[in-house]
Amino acid sequence: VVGFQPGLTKMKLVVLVTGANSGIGLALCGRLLSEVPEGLQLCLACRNMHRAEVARSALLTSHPTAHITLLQMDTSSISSVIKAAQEVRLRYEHLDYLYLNAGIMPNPQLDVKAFFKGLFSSRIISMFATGEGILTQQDNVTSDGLQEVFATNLFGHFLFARELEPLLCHTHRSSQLIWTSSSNAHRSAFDLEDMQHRRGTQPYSSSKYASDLLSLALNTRYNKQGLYSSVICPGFVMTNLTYNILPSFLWTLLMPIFWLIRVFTHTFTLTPYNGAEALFCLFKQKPESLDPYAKYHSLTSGLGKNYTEPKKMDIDLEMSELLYKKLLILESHVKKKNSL
Ligand SMILES: NC(=O)C1=CN([C@@H]2O[C@H](COP(=O)(O)OP(=O)(O)OC[C@H]3O[C@@H](n4cnc5c(N)ncnc54)[C@H](OP(=O)(O)O)[C@@H]3O)[C@@H](O)[C@H]2O)C=CC1
Ligand SMILES: CC(C)CCC[C@@H](C)[C@H]1CC[C@H]2C3=C(CC[C@]12C)[C@@]1(C)CCC(=O)[C@@H](C)[C@@H]1CC3
Repeated sequence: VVGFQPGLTKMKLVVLVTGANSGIGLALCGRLLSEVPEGLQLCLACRNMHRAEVARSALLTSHPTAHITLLQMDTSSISSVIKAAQEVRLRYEHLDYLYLNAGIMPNPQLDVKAFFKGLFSSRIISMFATGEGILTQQDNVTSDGLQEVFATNLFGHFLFARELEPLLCHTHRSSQLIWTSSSNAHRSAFDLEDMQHRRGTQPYSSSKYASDLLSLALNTRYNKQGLYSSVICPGFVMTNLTYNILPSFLWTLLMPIFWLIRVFTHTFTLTPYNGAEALFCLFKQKPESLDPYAKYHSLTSGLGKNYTEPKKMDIDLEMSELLYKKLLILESHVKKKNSL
């Protein structure tokens, strides 16, 4: 196990970040290490171990005394998630922060007609802030027979957190689950009867809306056991996930316009560092003080000042409970199928 030192977990805050080898996840790790250079046991949970090694080396270059371990996990694969959770249970007695950040938006298509229509409508600001109605994706099916976006962004994380229950639930000490959701999460893209989004063209939005609902259900279930869940939106950030949407020369050309747009909507955080603001902010908050119905947004002003703002989500308790029950059924189904 790279960088693993038994005994260390007793004194330090244990933080695990999924999707930590690039973008917002990696930026968060850097920010956490700058805040608590010595007091952190940081675990980077990544699908691609080569990229994970590169990320670890980069973090160690800027924070030479940091304790950073790696964990192989593909959130879209049931067996990989179960195996990773087993490994975490062996390594740690307790987890203080679990950042559920890994995510995909495969084969994104920009609806150019809808985009230009939106440009000349009253929806222009919200279109730039949320991307609502202008992006579609083409989903795939995993070897477990699940929709890939649902499995990667939501279900793998749900299963992982459930498997780590003994490390997250303690009456004398609180733990936090922090989901990287999105302002692209829309109720209209989500259907309880099709929670994996097999039929639609917005699996990304659906998966993020499901994570908002799930976070609420987790709070209902687990707050008494000292586990708190919250969701954040990093804003629009230039990362591998968004580079895919347009050809790279177009992004370069658009950059000055994006800086300008930031004057009108602070949601254009643009850099992973800025996008990680809300994730970082929640690290410093008492979880009991957080609003389970709010999404915490990373925002960057026209002058480049970062801040976090909570906004009420369009979710309700009844729907969150129904989703939770469906996820439990799917969990027992996939475990049975994998003979677990
Ligand atoms: N960029 C943006 O504008 C926004 C991003 N977000 C969310 O932020 C989160 C981070 O994305 P971002 O930093 O932008 O994009 P990146 O593509 O840079 O990061 C995504 C991370 O998720 C990992 N990942 C993807 N699929 C899997 C998988 N099956 N198993 C394990 N890890 C996986 C990637 O690892 P690998 O190297 O193996 O691919 C990578 O580390 C995502 O949840 C995304 O939805 C939300 C709103 C806006
Ligand atoms: C071709 C045009 C001149 C410029 C097109 C710009 C769009 C591609 C972007 C404008 C708003 C962006 C946006 C996202 C993707 C790219 C845009 C649609 C997201 C949907 C990316 C993923 C998220 O989670 C959202 C928070 C982003 C919202 C804004």
